[in-house]
Amino acid sequence: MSRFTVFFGTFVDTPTLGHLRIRPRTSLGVSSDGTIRFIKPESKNPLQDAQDFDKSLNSWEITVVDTLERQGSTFFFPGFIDTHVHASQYPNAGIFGSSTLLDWLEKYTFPLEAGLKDLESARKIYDRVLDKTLAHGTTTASYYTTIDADSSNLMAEICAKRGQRAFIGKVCMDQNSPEYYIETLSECQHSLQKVVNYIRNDLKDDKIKPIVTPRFAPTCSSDLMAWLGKTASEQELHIQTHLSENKKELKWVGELFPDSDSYTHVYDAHNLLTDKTVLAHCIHLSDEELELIKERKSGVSHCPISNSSITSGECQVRRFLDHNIKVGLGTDLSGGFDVSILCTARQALLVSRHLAMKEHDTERQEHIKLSVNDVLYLSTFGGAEVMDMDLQVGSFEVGKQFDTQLIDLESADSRVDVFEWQHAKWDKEDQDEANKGLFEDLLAKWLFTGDDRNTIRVWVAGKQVFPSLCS
Ligand SMILES: Nc1nc2[nH]cnc2c(=O)[nH]1
Ligand SMILES: [Zn+2]
Repeated sequence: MSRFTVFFGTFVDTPTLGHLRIRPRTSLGVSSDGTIRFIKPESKNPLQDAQDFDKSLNSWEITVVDTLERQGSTFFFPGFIDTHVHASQYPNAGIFGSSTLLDWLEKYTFPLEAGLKDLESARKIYDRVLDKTLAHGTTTASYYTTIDADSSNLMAEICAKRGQRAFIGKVCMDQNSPEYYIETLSECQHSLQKVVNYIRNDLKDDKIKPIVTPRFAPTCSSDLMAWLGKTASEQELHIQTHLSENKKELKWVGELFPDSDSYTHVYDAHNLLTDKTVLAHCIHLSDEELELIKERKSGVSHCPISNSSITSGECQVRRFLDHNIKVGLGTDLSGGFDVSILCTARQALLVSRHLAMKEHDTERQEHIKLSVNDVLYLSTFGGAEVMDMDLQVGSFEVGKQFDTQLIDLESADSRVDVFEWQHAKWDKEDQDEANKGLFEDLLAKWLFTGDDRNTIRVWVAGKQVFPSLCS
């Protein structure tokens, strides 16, 4: 059992919006608790670097993961963060017909979620979600499960076993829901507490956290939302919900809560907007609502595949970023059809271009467009900020956790074709600037033409989670 691991090769991350940081010929040391202990550029000998860092380490206690030979098109990248994903809806990925939010919920979603009360079905679905998300490089996910506590606890157990960092959101809803899929206020209070207690007192895995999950305002009574806001504050819990996704939904919220100034104000009145709140969609918001979100330091989960599929609209991501509001990406299975955050990032870029095409002023047009670097930021560091975890994950820094994917653009079955002249030639130090340009192009090739076949290994907290090492 090694006490220390050194990763050697090219490290790419996006510590600030719009900028790629590329560090070739670098060694990065990780202790057995998954913490990055040193990052050494221009390394000649990674094993020696580890022993220089900690003189008590013997060579047999150190594992070296050396990717230098394939450095032309191979690199370490921070694990993806999916800030909004309904694990329970995975079987319906791709199945949405021509529905929009409210009829989609009635027709496809509630019946599927209700069925996960059966633990055998839940296990099959949740196991598959972990297979797929880990293989696609997702190292942290903020999950919605169902209203059922036992199967939500099962999901927490599966995430812990498979090693993913996860938020487990037992869904809360006590009104305007079908009679086969609803809880009373007291049932909901009891089942949420059961999940929180299980995760905190029985599972005891720091990487797994409960998250308070009022489904959305229409299905939550004022009493329920008030209790959830109070519980989140007293028990220091994250919160996630949906906000302003669809125009009919918006109108309905106006009718249900006529005394509130806006949809966002409904959540605020129940103390649900905090610096640990994740708001999915946020498509149809006024400037006042943006200001309120900013003031409360809540984050936005942009779910472009879902927004296009169930025709909800286009989230104005640049408007949030200009307001210094935190933005991450969400797959929103199964409003969204793809488990991949890489694919979601690609769609985020395209949706921003659709928004730009509606703009007449060319300078504004350019500003609205998200770049490759922007969407890679949203998929990692942006997501970490939204989950209030940017001190722990999202980029490569000493003191952070090693949550990482190893990308090989020329893996055995890769879709990406890299031609000889497109390789970065990192062995020639005097060509680093030109190589950085080449590498930016490789990152763009990965974003637009890559997929899970390029994600060849994944680690969470320094532990390999894909390919799985457990039988
Ligand atoms: N996309 C999406 N929006 C919702 N609003 C309320 N519930 C849901 C859901 O399951 N998915
Ligand atoms: Zn959703």
